[in-house]
Amino acid sequence: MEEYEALESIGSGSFGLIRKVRRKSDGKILARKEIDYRKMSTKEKEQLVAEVNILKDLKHPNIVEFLERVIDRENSFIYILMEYCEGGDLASVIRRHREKSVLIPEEFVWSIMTQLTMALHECHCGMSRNEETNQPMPRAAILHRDLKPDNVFLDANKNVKLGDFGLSRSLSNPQKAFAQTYVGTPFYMSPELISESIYDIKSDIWSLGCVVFEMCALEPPFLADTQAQLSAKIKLGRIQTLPSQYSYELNVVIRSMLQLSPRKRPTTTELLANPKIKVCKKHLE
Ligand SMILES: CN(C)CCCNS(=O)(=O)c1cccc(Nc2nc(OCC3CCCCC3)c3[nH]cnc3n2)c1
Repeated sequence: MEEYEALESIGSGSFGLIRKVRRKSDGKILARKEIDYRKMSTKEKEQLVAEVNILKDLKHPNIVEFLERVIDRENSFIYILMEYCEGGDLASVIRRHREKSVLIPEEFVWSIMTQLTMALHECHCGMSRNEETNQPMPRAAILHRDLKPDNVFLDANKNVKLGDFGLSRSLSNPQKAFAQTYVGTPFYMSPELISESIYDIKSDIWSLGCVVFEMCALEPPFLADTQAQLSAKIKLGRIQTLPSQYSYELNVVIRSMLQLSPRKRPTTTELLANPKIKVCKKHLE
């Protein structure tokens, strides 16, 4: 562990504290998730191993880069080294605009939506390499399951980075047959999750719709004081109209992602085909 100099803590996420560190070899600033695995149950340790294995496979410009995992047996700590996103999280961007009563420009909303859709496309439809032949091959979809403004970060060049796969799941898991116990943030809970059915890739699309809606309205599409009221509102699926400065096209794409029926929501492929979403083809491979 002597390779990194510990700096200030950024906050505490799933499994542990996240701290800024400076790599001594080249002075590069990184984010380090510090997990005390003494307190972890066997199941949690398995989940952590699964998270690290998912992160290792996901290499994409819009997904927080996983650099390495270090085990400090002396202090029973696991350190996960990731790229540091100095632009902070999208939740702070939305909060700043709400406090100043300034709407987020439509171009910025499309840019964030495009980059998050590409990150989800990599999760849902990405390829991995066959060990023997090194040929690209389809892998099981990876569900983020906790897409929310607090898990979306910006780097120094306003590039969006989807982070904290602490709750993500690969559909290759045996328990995919059973509805996984929901552990995400209630505001972004999809209708099918409330009715205890299977969480699938369309549930990530619902959460993406919630995030894009919140960037425009500066508050989540469904708000309530109790979980019961929130669940009732989500199941009704009625959402406020967005501020009039936002275009018809943006309203249409947000409403398509917030369709109550998962089947009616677009896939990432369909979203990326939207003419308003300018995707450079190279990211589509
Ligand atoms: C608790 N909140 C008020 C947020 C306080 C902290 N502000 S903030 O908006 O996240 C913020 C401010 C400046 C830089 C960064 N950069 C950053 N943050 C990560 O995780 C943050 C962590 C995620 C789980 C919940 C707690 C916070 C990263 N993970 C991998 N690379 C990361 N880069 C984040």
